[in-house]
Amino acid sequence: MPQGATQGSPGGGITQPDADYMPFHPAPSRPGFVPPPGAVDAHCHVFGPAAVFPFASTRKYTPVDATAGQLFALRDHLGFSRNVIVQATCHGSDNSAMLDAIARSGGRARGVAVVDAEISDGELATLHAGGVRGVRFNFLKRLVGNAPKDRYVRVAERIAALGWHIVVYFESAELEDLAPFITALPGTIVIDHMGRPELANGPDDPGFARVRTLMDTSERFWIKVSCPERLTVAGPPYDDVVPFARLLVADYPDRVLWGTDWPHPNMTSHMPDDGALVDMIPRIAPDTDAQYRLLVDNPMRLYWPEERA
Ligand SMILES: O=C(O)c1cc(C(=O)O)oc(=O)c1
Repeated sequence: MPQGATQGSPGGGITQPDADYMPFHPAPSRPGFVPPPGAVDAHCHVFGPAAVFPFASTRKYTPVDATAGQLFALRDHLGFSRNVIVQATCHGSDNSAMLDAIARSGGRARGVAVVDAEISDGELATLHAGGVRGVRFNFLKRLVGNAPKDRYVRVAERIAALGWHIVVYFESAELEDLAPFITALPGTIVIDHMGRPELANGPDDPGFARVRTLMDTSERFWIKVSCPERLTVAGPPYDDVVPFARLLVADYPDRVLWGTDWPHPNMTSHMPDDGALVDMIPRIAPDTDAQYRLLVDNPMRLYWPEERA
């Protein structure tokens, strides 16, 4: 049973957060950088509320609730227009909390789901109607225990007809082993959190080189320049992350996405100020054209293509 779970609660149901769980920043600063109109926060999560949407019994952590209302208030505070809500591992493959958040967004949120290989066509259609445009395959052992590749392949086959993409979350040190599998997946593949390079090695990090090689093999690969707070060794204001993100934005201007990663699950070193994260954007995307592609054009092509027609 995960730390924080309540004995006897149904399905691991209503819970207390893990004793050492860090809640999101209570009062993020208002950023000095003003995002272009229509900017999309393309990676964030909702948690619960657990009383309505219980966490999965298979979860590896029990967070503090982070609701749709709180997410949308942050969106407005930061000067963003839309969100892409990524199903968090603590909710397993029950996408209800994410779907509820999308339904409350007035068309200003879309989602990335986690689905089982056995999902029915009807359930997939319901997810699509609810705003889902992708699935996430997670390879981090601390989050999912094991990554069932055979099941991931079956899911990839199931979603092909829907025009969804696949989001992959891995540590760059694992990429040598994973690359053949990931490369064989069909369609558009989005790499989470810059492929998690080892910052201590600087931009010559071999894992980061592998991530860039993968990006170079095909225009099917996209990447999120997100999570400086997870990757940094130096800490805020994340000077050590800037060269990594800047290289990706410069080399793949049409295939980069940006997100807050609010509410920053499993942070232990510190909790980032989301306003300060937004203020990093001009440091990694120095001109207005790069900013527009990163924050508006790229995410709109992937998540709201019908609005660009
Ligand atoms: O690094 C993490 O702990 C983390 C966890 C989750 C999740 O639990 O889904 O999502 C993320 O984007 C990052």
